[in-house]
Order: sequence, then structure tokens, then C-alpha cells
Amino acid sequence: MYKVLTLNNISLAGLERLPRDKYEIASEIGHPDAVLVRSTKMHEMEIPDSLKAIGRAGAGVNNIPVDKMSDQGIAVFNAPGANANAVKELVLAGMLMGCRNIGPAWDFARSVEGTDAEINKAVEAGKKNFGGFELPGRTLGVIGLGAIGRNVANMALQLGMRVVGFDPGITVEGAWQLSSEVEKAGSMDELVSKVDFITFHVPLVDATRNLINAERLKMMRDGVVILNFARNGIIDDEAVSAAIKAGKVYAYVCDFPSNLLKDHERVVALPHLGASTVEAEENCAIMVAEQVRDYLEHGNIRNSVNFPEVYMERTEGQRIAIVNRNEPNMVGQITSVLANQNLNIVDMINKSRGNLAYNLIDIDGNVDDTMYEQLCSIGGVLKVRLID
Ligand SMILES: NC(=O)c1ccc[n+]([C@@H]2O[C@H](COP(=O)([O-])OP(=O)(O)OC[C@H]3O[C@@H](n4cnc5c(N)ncnc54)[C@H](O)[C@@H]3O)[C@@H](O)[C@H]2O)c1
Ligand SMILES: O=C(O)CC[C@@H](O)C(=O)O
Repeated sequence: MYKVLTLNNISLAGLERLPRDKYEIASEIGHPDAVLVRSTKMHEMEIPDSLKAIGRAGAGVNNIPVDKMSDQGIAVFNAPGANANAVKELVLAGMLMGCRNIGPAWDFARSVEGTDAEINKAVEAGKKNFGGFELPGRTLGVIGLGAIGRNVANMALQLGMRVVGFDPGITVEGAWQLSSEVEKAGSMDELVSKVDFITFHVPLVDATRNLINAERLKMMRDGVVILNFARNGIIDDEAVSAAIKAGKVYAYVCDFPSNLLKDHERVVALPHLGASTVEAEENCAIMVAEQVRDYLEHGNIRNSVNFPEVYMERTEGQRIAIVNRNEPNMVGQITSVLANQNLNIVDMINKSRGNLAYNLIDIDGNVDDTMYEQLCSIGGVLKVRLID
């Protein structure tokens, strides 16, 4: 029986992919083989020795200590693209909220009191304070052209906007899915100076902290609308707050409320709602549940953020999965242990990613306790699993 610990609510559609005759799933469980998580921060969590995999039912993995997991031979999976449409739709709503002043206008309409005739009179007199502008003809800057960014970019073109994108790490697959009408910026600085809206779709890492700061705000057009549906920390909220007060920024729409942002009429801060649709929650949960299951039951790896992509058809016999440091002579030492016991290798794959390497070895026979200990004790081996 595999044990799965859930740290957040994971959609039932995903949990159903882990059959109850093989999986025990609970929000409190000892010796878990896998953790399923959404936004719970795992940095301070004590990681049990039994843990083999973490499935992040979403895109961002900044709540998971990925390097530490790699050091312990634990695979971290995410669900690339599974919530991209949900975020794209909220970005569209955010652009409209920003340029049509929907937040403050709605607050005003809700605050008006009196008879219906008095409300009507007050509304007609007050609406001039909330006039906005339209999207067609305006320029949108998209920082990060991954699953979400390219969806947002393609959508904005359909709305009649001009779109400029920046992503030095864009993949070939990603570029194929991006409209050729999206203009390429050579740098962030070049992009920020020529857009009316700017939206961020990058992971939170050291290099993406405070991408918008006081200096970059000065380079921007007056009246810019800034959108952050990526992560808290990518925008310097203090600097944006000051730029709003100075009349430089027209509106700031984000998914990360704080005491500072609550004070601003020209800020809409939603409660981290980007991926909160039935469809996105199901897509993410199904994707990670299937990936974690394939890893636990067969050792295969799809969509891991720290392990290499590995798939090997099952053959008869026992499968050994070994995670090791990516150092010379590891395969030699591992296969010597098997050869010393006259165990024949039926099929084998070895792949590396960064400092890690991963082996799947199908053998004709069975690894006994002594051999298992020998494999575990090879210097540089981080985890050994015997999969029947
Ligand atoms: N608000 C929400 O609920 C919500 C939902 C989903 C994702 N997110 C956030 O959005 C982020 C992006 O999600 P995604 O699915 O598009 O991920 P993705 O991995 O498909 O795309 C990220 C893109 O950012 C690019 N990038 C990285 N550093 C960059 C930089 N300095 N400048 C420009 N581009 C850079 C990468 O090359 C990649 O193409 C996630 O990491 C997550 O933090 C938030
Ligand atoms: O699980 C969520 O609700 C948020 C997910 C989102 O932040 C992500 O990075 O995919």
C-alpha cells in the first residue's frame, strides 16, 4: 500500500486516479511515500525518510525546497500548463478591471444610498470619476512566455492589442505556440518603455525578484497598468505604491493582497485566485496524481522539475530505481553489485539532470537484503527502490 499525504485540498478528480486498493490518502499520515501539495510552504517541514515524490498540483514550485529534495533523492513533479487557461482568463479580467476602474466604481455604486431615483441621480453624477480606456490599439508587454504568458499574448492580439514579449528562456515548443505577431523585446528595459499594460508570468526565483522596481517604473509610460498574477515578490509593491500616489501608474492588479496594497483605491488585489477554477484544479490534480503514480509504481518520470525525463517499458522481473549524484563511475559500481550476484540486466536506462542522475534497471531475478544494502551504501547513491 502506498501512503499519500495531502497538504492542501486536492481535487477529487485527481485523487481518484490513485486507486484505494493500492493507495491510502490522508491529510495526516505517517511514513508517506508521496506528498500532494498546492501552495503550502514546505521549506520548514520535516521531510520523512519514506518520502519519494512530491506532486505540486500547479505550476510554481517556490513553496517547495527543491534543492533540498534533490539532495535527498526525492522527485518533485508539477503540472505545467494545466492551469494556464484559468490564469489567462483572470489576467483578461484584471486588464479590464484596471483600465475601466471596475473596483473603485463598484465600491462607489455600493456606497450610494437613498431611493432608487436618488441612487440613479447620484450614479449619473458620480460616474465621470470612473471613466476608463479601451484595449484595442494599446500595447501589452508580457514578461515570461511560458504556458501562461503565451496564452495571454495570443489572447491580447485577438482583442486588437499590440503585444511585445520578453523571455530569454523561451522553449522551441513555446515559440511554436506563440503567434508570429508577438513582437520580441531584446531586454526588460526595452519592453517596459513602450507598453501601456505589463503582465508577469515568470517563476519566483532570485533572478525574478523585484523585476519592477523604482528604477524601471521611471522608464515606463505614464498611466501604465501593471498586472502580477505570477508571485508576490516579483514586483516591488512599495515602489509601485509610490508610483500610484505620484500618478505614474494608472492601476495595479495582482493576486497577492497585503496591508500596503489594501490602502490603495487604484489597486485590485485578489486572493490568489489565478488557478481557482474547477477545470484548473481538476487538470492539475489529475496530472500530478498520474505522474506520481507512474513514478511510485514504475519509476517513470514525466514533468519533474528536478529529475530527468525517464520512461522505460516494463519487462518481466524486478525493477530497481536508483537516484545518485551525477558523478563518474556510478553506473559501473551499481552494475558491479548486480554482476557479483550473477544477476542479469534485462533493460536499463541512465539519465542525468544537473547534479542528479537516475537509473532504471530491470533484472532477471531479485535483489536480496544484502544486495540492497550494498547498493544503498555506494558513495553518491541517494535513494534505491525495488519495484515489483
Ligand atoms: N496566480 C496563480 O494562481 C498562478 C497560477 C499559475 C502559475 N502562477 C505563477 O506563474 C508562473 C508562470 O507559470 P507558467 O505556467 O507560465 O510557467 P512556465 O514555466 O510555463 O513559464 C515560465 C516562463 O518564464 C520564463 N522566464 C523565467 N525567468 C524569466 C525572466 N527573468 N524574464 C523573462 N522570462 C523568464 C521561462 O523561460 C518560462 O518560459 C509560475 O511559476 C507561478 O509562480 C500563478
Ligand atoms: O493551487 C493554487 O491555488 C495556486 C496555484 C498557482 O499558484 C500555481 O503556481 O500553479
